[in-house]
Amino acid sequence: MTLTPLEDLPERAVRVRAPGKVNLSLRVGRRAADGYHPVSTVFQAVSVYEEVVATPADVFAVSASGPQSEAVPTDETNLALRAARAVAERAGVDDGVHLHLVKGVPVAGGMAGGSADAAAALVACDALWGAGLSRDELLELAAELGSDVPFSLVGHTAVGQGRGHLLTPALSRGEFHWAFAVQERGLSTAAVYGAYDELCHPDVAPLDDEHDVPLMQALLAGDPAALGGALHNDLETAALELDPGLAEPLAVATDAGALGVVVSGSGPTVAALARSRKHAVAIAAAFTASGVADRVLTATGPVAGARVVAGE
Ligand SMILES: C[C@@](CO)(OP(=O)(O)O)[C@H](O)COP(=O)(O)OP(=O)(O)OC[C@H]1O[C@@H](n2ccc(N)nc2=O)[C@H](O)[C@@H]1O
Ligand SMILES: Nc1ncnc2c1ncn2[C@@H]1O[C@H](COP(=O)(O)OP(=O)(O)O)[C@@H](O)[C@H]1O
Repeated sequence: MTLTPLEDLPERAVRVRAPGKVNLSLRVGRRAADGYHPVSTVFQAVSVYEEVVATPADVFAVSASGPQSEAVPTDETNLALRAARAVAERAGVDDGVHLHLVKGVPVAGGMAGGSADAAAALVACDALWGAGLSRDELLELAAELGSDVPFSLVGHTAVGQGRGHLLTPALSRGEFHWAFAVQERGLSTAAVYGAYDELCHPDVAPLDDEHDVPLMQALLAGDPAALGGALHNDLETAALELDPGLAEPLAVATDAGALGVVVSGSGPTVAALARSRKHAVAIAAAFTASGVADRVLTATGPVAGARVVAGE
């Protein structure tokens, strides 16, 4: 991705980068009384980034540029704006901030782009205002903003439990290569969980971490072929029910020799695990040639979570 050149940054701006994610495994239990589903998931942060530039301002405002940025709300529902307000409230800051989001992660794509914006905004505002919030305080604010926001903050590889917000770091060796088939049409996370309820009710099995032992071993060994065979997503059938066209990129990736292919989170992005960087480019080319994606991305994982990259 191209970062905003340093000389173009406004004075006293803080620039933070946060990654998108893929759920290597996503196991979903029965919806709880609070409306959320208990999950057991293994997140990997990938090198597809959101950039957030925070500049001092009298009010709270947000703007966005980059692919699909017209689909990002710029009102009070924007997750980055909500994150900035949460830091101001926690730290007792009276100032405002202008946040500019440079979108790299697909919007409503199942790769946690909005969560990455929120995590980046937490880190950026903390730095801009010298708030000095602790890691635990930032994680607490993150969990209030959304289930995936804590992972966007920590990055790398982690097991997520609860709503996906209770994280345990996981060991992973080496670098994995991915190709992503991105769709302009997003899928609503809430709608996909709703379709999951309709499809699976009342047959949802209790969550059992044992299912992901082969996946954790593949990560530990840095073995892409074993990881490919262990990818799993309980929401995939629900995403396909709402968007049957997703069968096409899944099939194209398999034909192109992907080691494993899975719908990313609630979709509609399809993630294909490749043997190498070159193979990832070949799978991306197959997505493009067969017309099954509006946009393609290649990336590696795991990568770090939200980090200040300029203006500290
Ligand atoms: C499916 C996953 C997999 O990592 O990611 P995405 O595909 O959205 O990126 C997550 O569970 C999404 O996390 P996130 O996108 O942060 O969801 P939230 O804002 O917390 O919740 C949005 C809606 O999704 C549903 N939801 C979310 C998380 C969860 N464990 N159970 C749920 O049922 C609820 O209906 C909730 O109102
Ligand atoms: N900063 C933001 N960037 C993107 N979407 C946002 C943001 N703030 C709120 N949203 C809303 O959240 C929805 C899903 O966000 P996103 O994180 O991109 O996808 P997903 O949850 O599928 O990973 C979007 O459709 C949008 O309406």
